[in-house]
Amino acid sequence: MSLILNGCILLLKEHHLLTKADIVFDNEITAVTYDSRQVKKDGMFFCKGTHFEEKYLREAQQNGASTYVSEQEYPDIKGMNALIVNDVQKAMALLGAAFYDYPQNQLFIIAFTGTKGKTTSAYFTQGILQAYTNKKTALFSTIDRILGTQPKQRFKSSLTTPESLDLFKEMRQAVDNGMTHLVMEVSSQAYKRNRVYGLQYDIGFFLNITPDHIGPNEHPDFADYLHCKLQLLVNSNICVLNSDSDHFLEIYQAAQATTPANKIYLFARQGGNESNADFIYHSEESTLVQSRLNLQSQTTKAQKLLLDGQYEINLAGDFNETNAIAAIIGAGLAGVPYQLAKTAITDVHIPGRMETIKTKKHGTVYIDYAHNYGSMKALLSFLQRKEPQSKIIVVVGSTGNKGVSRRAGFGKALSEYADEAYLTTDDPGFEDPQKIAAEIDQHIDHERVQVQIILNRQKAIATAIAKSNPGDLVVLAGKGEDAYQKVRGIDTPYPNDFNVAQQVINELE
Ligand SMILES: CC(=O)N[C@H]1[C@@H](OP(=O)(O)OP(=O)(O)OC[C@H]2O[C@@H](n3ccc(=O)[nH]c3=O)[C@H](O)[C@@H]2O)O[C@H](CO)[C@@H](O)[C@@H]1O[C@H](C)C(=O)N[C@@H](C)C(=O)N[C@H](CCC(=O)O)C(=O)O
Ligand SMILES: Nc1ncnc2c1ncn2[C@@H]1O[C@H](COP(=O)(O)OP(=O)(O)OP(=O)(O)O)[C@@H](O)[C@H]1O
Repeated sequence: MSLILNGCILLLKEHHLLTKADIVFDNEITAVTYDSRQVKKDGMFFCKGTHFEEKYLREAQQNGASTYVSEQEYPDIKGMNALIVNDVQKAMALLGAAFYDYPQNQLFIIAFTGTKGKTTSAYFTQGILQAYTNKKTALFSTIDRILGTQPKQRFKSSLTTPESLDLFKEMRQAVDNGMTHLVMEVSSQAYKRNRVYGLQYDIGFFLNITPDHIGPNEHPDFADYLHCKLQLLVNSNICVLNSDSDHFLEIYQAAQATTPANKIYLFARQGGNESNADFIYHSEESTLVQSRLNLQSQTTKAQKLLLDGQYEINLAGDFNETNAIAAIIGAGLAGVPYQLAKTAITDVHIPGRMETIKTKKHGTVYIDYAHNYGSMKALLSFLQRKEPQSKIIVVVGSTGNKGVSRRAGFGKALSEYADEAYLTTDDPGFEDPQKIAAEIDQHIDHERVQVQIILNRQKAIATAIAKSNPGDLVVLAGKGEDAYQKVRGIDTPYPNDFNVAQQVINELE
């Protein structure tokens, strides 16, 4: 992989990004990075980030970088080529794609955005496509990256959508590993930070939107959050929209602005926003562990996909039916026939999403990643509808330094649906978990919900399970299968909620 300096200049000029080029020597670029510690000889170094310091550029030069790309000049740095640009994140995405030789052109890419359901839908889709492509489908999800069939080609993710250089590098690796398809999640931050600038998807899904990720380090307001998410549609050849989403008209208009009508597909739940829907689905039977659903096409273009019929998923929750339908439509648009989709989707398991542990002498335990008002409401209202007589006991905490509005949201959802709540710790970052728990508590209606604060998460889980009785539903929310707690900038190992619950139950029973 390499880049020619003149080629970089032309590319940046084409996109109106270059404000100045200071070339001291011409050379071939044989590495690209935004981290001074990773620089290689003849590398290109991108100066970016809120905490960037000039000393990183010096270190990059010492480590062999020949060229830097930056929004500002560093006159004290001599002997390096400087490409000064008006947006370093956009420049990084463009040059990254070029450096890795546009791997996206060799992949059929299905992308998901939405406040909730991205990971679940992406896993369902990848599961079906793995069967269809004979295991040649890569996955970029919040949980992990799958770049090939070997165990070493699968690893944990640190971001939902990685920095552009990492994104294109991983796409290149996936292509080199023989992958033909890619299913990926696209976060709103990915657009805010131009991590996916210039990337076009074969199919783009908009699942839903509710207020989230609004705060000092994320989006200033909901309008900005929605705007960033809508960019996915502008960059998709085919757009698939959940008609039941809040703000549907704005979402539909964004799709229509750049995509012809014959390439926009709408799906809706029966009884939901059915007008103009290409597909309507309904639940035939659902329990606390699985669902049987039915999909029917309504328009000629939908009929052509031949997806109509019954499907079964081994995952509870009406919201997961929606995610499954999205995946089935995505797979159908990629060419997967009905029977294969039907068989493959039943086998998909999604770590930390509605995992269930039955006990003999206590309640049934649910481990789920719900960590904002929308998802907590979706989860708890589903459980309440299914088991209206059962007591709902929830163990939950809220993250520090981000998603501050979630605290009020948890208080609200608990007041609406829970009988007992154990407020605990969840990735406190640099904040005091006691203070976070107290903030959630402020929003709880104590007339309705019994609340206890137990900051040690393992102890909170143990207490909730031990005090529960058969018939109760014990929800361990927010962390899914996360194997760490983010504390003061350090990923502190944590056995994960599932393992903690299993051990508690083994000891109790
Ligand atoms: C807000 C945001 O996008 N932040 C990301 C971004 O940080 P940044 O560009 O501001 O960089 P920084 O941390 O200030 O560091 C400055 C720069 O100095 C460089 N450096 C640093 C030290 C050194 O010795 N040498 C050196 O060169 C670093 O490589 C970096 O390029 O680039 C970093 C990697 O370079 C990311 O780790 C960081 O993600 C933060 C940690 C994060 O958690 N972001 C969340 C909000 C996020 O993006 N979440 C979404 C999901 C949420 C959603 O749905 O929207 C996601 O896609 O994961
Ligand atoms: N379609 C949906 N609508 C509402 N809530 C959902 C939906 N799908 C999943 N959830 C809830 O949200 C939680 C997270 O789901 P998932 O990981 O699939 O979403 P995500 O969009 O990837 O979330 P995040 O951006 O937080 O990583 C689930 O554990 C479940 O409680």
